[in-house]
Amino acid sequence: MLSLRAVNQYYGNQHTLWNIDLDLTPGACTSVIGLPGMGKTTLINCITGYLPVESGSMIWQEAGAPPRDLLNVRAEHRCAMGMGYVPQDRRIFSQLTVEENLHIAMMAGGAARNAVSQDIYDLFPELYTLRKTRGAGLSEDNQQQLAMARALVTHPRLLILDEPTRGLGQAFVHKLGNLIVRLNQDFGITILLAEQQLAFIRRVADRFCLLHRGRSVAEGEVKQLDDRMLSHWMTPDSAR
Ligand SMILES: Nc1ncnc2c1ncn2[C@@H]1O[C@H](COP(=O)(O)OP(=O)(O)OP(=O)(O)O)[C@@H](O)[C@H]1O
Repeated sequence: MLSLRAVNQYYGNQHTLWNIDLDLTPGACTSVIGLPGMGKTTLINCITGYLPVESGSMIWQEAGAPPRDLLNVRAEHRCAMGMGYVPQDRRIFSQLTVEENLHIAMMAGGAARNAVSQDIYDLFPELYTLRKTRGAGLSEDNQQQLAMARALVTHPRLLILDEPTRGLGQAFVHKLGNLIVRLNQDFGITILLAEQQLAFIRRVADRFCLLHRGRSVAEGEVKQLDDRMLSHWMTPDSAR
């Protein structure tokens, strides 16, 4: 679905991503993992188009359509191509209601200002109850649900989640894990997840790409993530 080759990114003169290769298999859930500050969000922002890439390629490929290099596609058009994005800070409109937040996302994705589909409220029943509540009045858990619902109203084929568990309690993290597995396995949505919580990664993801100081240092199936690799790359004391 998406293949990155030799992607390099700079903040000013700080070289942050170094020759990143990444392949997202259609239908799989792939997790970008790594300690804080290793480049997960930067990589996600390059894929969504919110950060410019210095060099490399990002080829978007879907069955029956010619491949496209995403570097030629503006961020706002990547959504219309089938990419949904849930940023780490959620970015919901705090003064607008749940329903208004969802309408804006639908219109930004090119849809008419129709009612929010019942499918969305079936996935997020609390949001139906809260549909007239402003974003500012939502709990952290419900803000996360709204950010996910907003990404799903445009029917993405690739859903990108940047540390969705951050700041959430364990009960909601469990529920979130169930939802991501359902979106991936029952709805067939390909998922890219930046995450640090290993238990969560093991529960929801099939594949991983491990970043260390902006370099991809290991990749493979999540079941190959063993203690040796984790203590080498995922404990701050051993970070080299
Ligand atoms: N806007 C920015 N300007 C300059 N440097 C930045 C900027 N954003 C991030 N960085 C730096 O880029 C590197 C990678 O940061 P990034 O946020 O991508 O890491 P991360 O793995 O997502 O971390 P976290 O888990 O804390 O979100 C870090 O050294 C960070 O300080």
